[in-house]
Amino acid sequence: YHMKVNACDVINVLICGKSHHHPRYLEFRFSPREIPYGETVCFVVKMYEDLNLINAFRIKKDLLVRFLLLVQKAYRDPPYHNWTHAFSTAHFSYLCIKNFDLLEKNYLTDLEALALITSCLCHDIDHRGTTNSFQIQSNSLLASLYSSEGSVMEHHHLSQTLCILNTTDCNFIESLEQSDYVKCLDLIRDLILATDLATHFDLLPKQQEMAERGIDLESDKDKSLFLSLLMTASDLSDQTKECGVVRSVAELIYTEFFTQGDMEKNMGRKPMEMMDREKASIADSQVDFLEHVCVPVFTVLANLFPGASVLLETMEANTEYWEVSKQVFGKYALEGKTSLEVLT
Ligand SMILES: COc1ccc(Cl)c(-c2nnc3c(C)nc4ccc(C(=O)NCC(C)C)cc4n23)c1
Ligand SMILES: [Mg+2]
Ligand SMILES: [Zn+2]
Repeated sequence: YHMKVNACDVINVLICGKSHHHPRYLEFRFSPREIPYGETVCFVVKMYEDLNLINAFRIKKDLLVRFLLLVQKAYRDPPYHNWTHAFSTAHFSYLCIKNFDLLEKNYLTDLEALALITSCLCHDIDHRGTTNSFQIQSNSLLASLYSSEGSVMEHHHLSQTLCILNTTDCNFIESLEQSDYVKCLDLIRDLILATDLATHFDLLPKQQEMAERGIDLESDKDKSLFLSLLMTASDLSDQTKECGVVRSVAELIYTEFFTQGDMEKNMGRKPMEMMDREKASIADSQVDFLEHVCVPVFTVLANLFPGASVLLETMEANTEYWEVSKQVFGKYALEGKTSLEVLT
């Protein structure tokens, strides 16, 4: 039942000449959010090509393009959890592979890189801009389908991904050896399910322990912990960009959060403080999120790859940005502005 993709769309992407060898495109400080929506699928194809995945797995480009266009269409348009977020998530994984030489240094196999990029692109498909607990509290269809498994939204993102792969002329991994094909689907499943923050909190201590003793590339467990770390780091990668990006992303996230808070109030429920537009303090909760969620992830990454320490420095600067803006919010709050108004 997925929307059809017409031949013209596919050809437009195949002929798009945009050279992605834009030097800034390979820098951690470059924000993929700058790339126009209409050019993103073309950039994704260039990423698969640049990582030699097309050759390594004899991928038919027209199948890949049809798959990518359907994935792009399968995203709704909430303020934050849309295709642009998926594209920027995949771009960060691509930056890690390129800047940390993950393929040349055998941290990742070709198959793992293929599954990682594809999982980033698909990890939030059909997101409605509401949380797992909202699905359960509102007795949504997705909760009835998946609440017994936990990670309600992530199971839905995975099932939508598999549906698209099973759509005519979209199964771009059909050319993989049978064992690679099965392994690729297993990896996509594990990686999309790993993007549930609750799962991440379970894995983090094991990832910290792994980074301290050094990753064992022969250990499947270590490789799985490493791939999950890359997924979460990529999912949070907006926080590694300069404060202008961080501020505009916060505006998108809190627009989503406050909409959910309004819906919860209309359902007679009390929203979390960070989702209540009357009570939330964006600066405080962003300092909290950076310190307790983002910094620990990128600290593990920097333990594994010294080149990632610049990302931590940017996060410290962004924490400082929110600390300073507390004074500003404080002043406006006295004038009765809500925290979102101050951001805009
Ligand atoms: C990696 O998976 C996810 C899933 C969903 C979201 Cl929205 C995010 C995410 N991506 N960027 C942000 C920013 C800038 N601020 C956030 C503030 C709070 C929370 C949140 O979920 N707090 C609940 C607490 C139990 C951790 C998430 C935030 N977030 C990441
Ligand atoms: Mg998600
Ligand atoms: Zn996400």
